[in-house]
Amino acid sequence: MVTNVVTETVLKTEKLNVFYGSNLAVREVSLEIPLNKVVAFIGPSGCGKSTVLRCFNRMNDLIPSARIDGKITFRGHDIYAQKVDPVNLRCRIGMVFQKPNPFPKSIYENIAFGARLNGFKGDMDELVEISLKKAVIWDETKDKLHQSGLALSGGQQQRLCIARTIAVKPEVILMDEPCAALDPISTLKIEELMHELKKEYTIVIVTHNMQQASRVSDLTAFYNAEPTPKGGKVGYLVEYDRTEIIFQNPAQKSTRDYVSGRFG
Ligand SMILES: Nc1ncnc2c1ncn2[C@@H]1O[C@H](COP(=O)(O)OP(=O)(O)OP(=O)(O)O)[C@@H](O)[C@H]1O
Repeated sequence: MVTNVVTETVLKTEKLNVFYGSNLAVREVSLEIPLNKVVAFIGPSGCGKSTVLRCFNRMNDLIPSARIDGKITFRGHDIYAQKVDPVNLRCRIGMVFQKPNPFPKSIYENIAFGARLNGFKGDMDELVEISLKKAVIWDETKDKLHQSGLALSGGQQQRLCIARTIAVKPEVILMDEPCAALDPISTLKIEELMHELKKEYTIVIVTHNMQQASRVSDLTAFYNAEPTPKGGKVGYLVEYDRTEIIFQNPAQKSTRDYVSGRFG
C-alpha cells in the first residue's frame, strides 16, 4: 500500500472496526506503522482519527461503550490477546494528549513517579535529566526541578509530558493533537523535538494542521467519514502513503480536496 518504505513494521491493524455501543465509528482500517517513522493521521472532524489512535495502546478500554473487532498487532503480537496487560502495553506505547496534563507534582516527580511505579531501580536523578534533555526542556527546568510542573507554560508542560512518556522507555509515542493548545513558537519546538525523537521512537500523530502534517511526518493517512443509513457517520481510511504523495499527488480526489483546503 505504501510505496518505497522498506522498513520494519511496529504496529499493524487488519480490518479494524471500532464501535461505541451499537454505533460503528470507524470501519475496516488496515494499515502498518513502520519503525522510527512519524505517521500523521489527518481528516475532517469525527472521521475516527483519535479513535484509531487510542486503539493502539488500548486507551479505548477506558471508554465502557467502546469495542473493536479486527486485529491490531504490536511487533507481531495481538494487543487484544488475553495475556496482554494494558498497563504494561501503555508503557511500551505511550501517549501525549491535546491538553498538557502534568501531574500536580514537582517537575522531578512528574518524571520519577511513573518510572518508580514501573519498577525503575536505577539512578533516578540521571533518568530525570536524560528524559528532560531528550524532550528538550532540561535547560528551562534544571534550576527548578522541585517546583510544580503546573507552574510551567503550556508549551513547557507539553514537553514535560513528553519527557514523562519517554522516561518509561516506550517504543512508540502516540500524540493526539499535541500542539492544538499551544502557541506557534511552542508548536515549532514540539515539531523540532519530533524530528529528534523519531531517531529512537516511532510516532503516530493526529493533527488538524496540514502544514504540521507535511512538516513532521514521513507517512500520512487520510481518513474521511460517510453517512450511514441510520443517519450517523462512519469513518474510514481513504488513502495512506508517503507524505509528499498525499500532499502533492494523491490517488483519491477527496484527499486532494482535503489537503488543498476545499473541505473539512
Ligand atoms: N467516547 C465516545 N463515546 C461515543 N462516541 C464517541 C466517543 N469518542 C468518539 N466517538 C464518536 O466516534 C466518531 C469518531 O470520533 P473521533 O474523536 O475518533 O474522530 P476524530 O477524527 O479524531 O475527530 P476530531 O478531529 O474532531 O478530534 C465520532 O462520531 C464521535 O462522535
